Amino acid sequence: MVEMNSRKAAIIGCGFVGSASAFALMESHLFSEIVLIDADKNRAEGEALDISHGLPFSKPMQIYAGTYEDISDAAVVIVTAGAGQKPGETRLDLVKKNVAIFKSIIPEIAKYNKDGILLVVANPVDILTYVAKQLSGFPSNRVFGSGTVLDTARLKYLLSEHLGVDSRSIHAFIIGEHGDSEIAAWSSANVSGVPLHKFCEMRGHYNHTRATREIAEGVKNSAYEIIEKKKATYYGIAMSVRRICEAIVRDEKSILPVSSIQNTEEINGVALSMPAIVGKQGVEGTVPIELNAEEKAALKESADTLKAVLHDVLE
Ligand SMILES: NC(=O)C1=CN([C@@H]2O[C@H](COP(=O)(O)OP(=O)(O)OC[C@H]3O[C@@H](n4cnc5c(N)ncnc54)[C@H](O)[C@@H]3O)[C@@H](O)[C@H]2O)C=CC1
Ligand SMILES: CC(=O)C(=O)O
Repeated sequence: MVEMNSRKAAIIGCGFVGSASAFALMESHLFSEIVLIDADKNRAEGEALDISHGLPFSKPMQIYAGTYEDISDAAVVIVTAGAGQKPGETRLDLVKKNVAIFKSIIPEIAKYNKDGILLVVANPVDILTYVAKQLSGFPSNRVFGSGTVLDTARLKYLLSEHLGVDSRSIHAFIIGEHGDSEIAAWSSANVSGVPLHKFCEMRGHYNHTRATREIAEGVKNSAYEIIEKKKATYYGIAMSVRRICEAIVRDEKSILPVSSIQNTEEINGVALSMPAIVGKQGVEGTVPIELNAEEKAALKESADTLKAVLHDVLE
């Protein structure tokens, strides 16, 4: 039996997202070893060298291009390999290409790594999380996706700009699909315990319906806007990957909206994001936040959208 090294991560796919995540993780000092794997071996080698040259300004660690054999003791395996959206494409448009890529990658990971956590980042992340769970045979707690951690960060950023308050004091979640059917869970949103609508009034904003609608649309359209302007998104997701890894490595039991397979009476047989407790065992529990009737119906619709795609993929 291979003993897991809690200070070791592997990143499969070293394009924009994989390399930005590797850089963010190097800066985080969470890991003492990171293995990079890409179908384009030169790309992995180039990224490993480039990031290594920053180590004299950081802390010692090993970051190198490797093979699947090298990941056997990695506590966290981060999968970013796959095509990204082109301008105008949705995340769900990527499903066929990226499921095919996962069919070649996930069995290789499971062959060499038996006890690590599989963190899925490639899109459509909810579908690929479900597929990765099926292909790996890993227990559900150890296969999850970055989900709406990034969308939730975008929500907090936009709210912080609107309200002139530190984004870290805002408690609010985007739930459901990481994509067009995602939901802003406004009914539970608050700023340090003050309900959001009250805090808005304290800051002189009275048109709550219009403001929340515009902010939720802004979050949903962030990726489209960035991809239109610079072809890909990678810094925001790299920081999200770093935050999720921090919760795992430090066994923080942090509540993060990662994408995991749902198993409730209303929603099951699909992976999507709900606030979950994340620690060294991966997803250690879900947090059933209060939702109003409209949010519940939208969540069910989001699950049904994902289920329809899964049905096509798995048939
Ligand atoms: N979950 C999220 O919030 C986000 C997800 N993404 C997704 O991340 C994925 C990667 O995006 P980018 O890095 O911008 O794309 P990219 O095209 O820059 O990089 C993809 C990398 O995957 C590699 N690759 C392809 N097939 C492979 C295989 N079989 N084995 C190993 N490596 C393989 C390619 O050689 C390439 O280096 C996309 O699906 C994108 O939609 C991007 C941003 C945010
Ligand atoms: C590309 C993507 O999924 C995002 O930036 O949200």
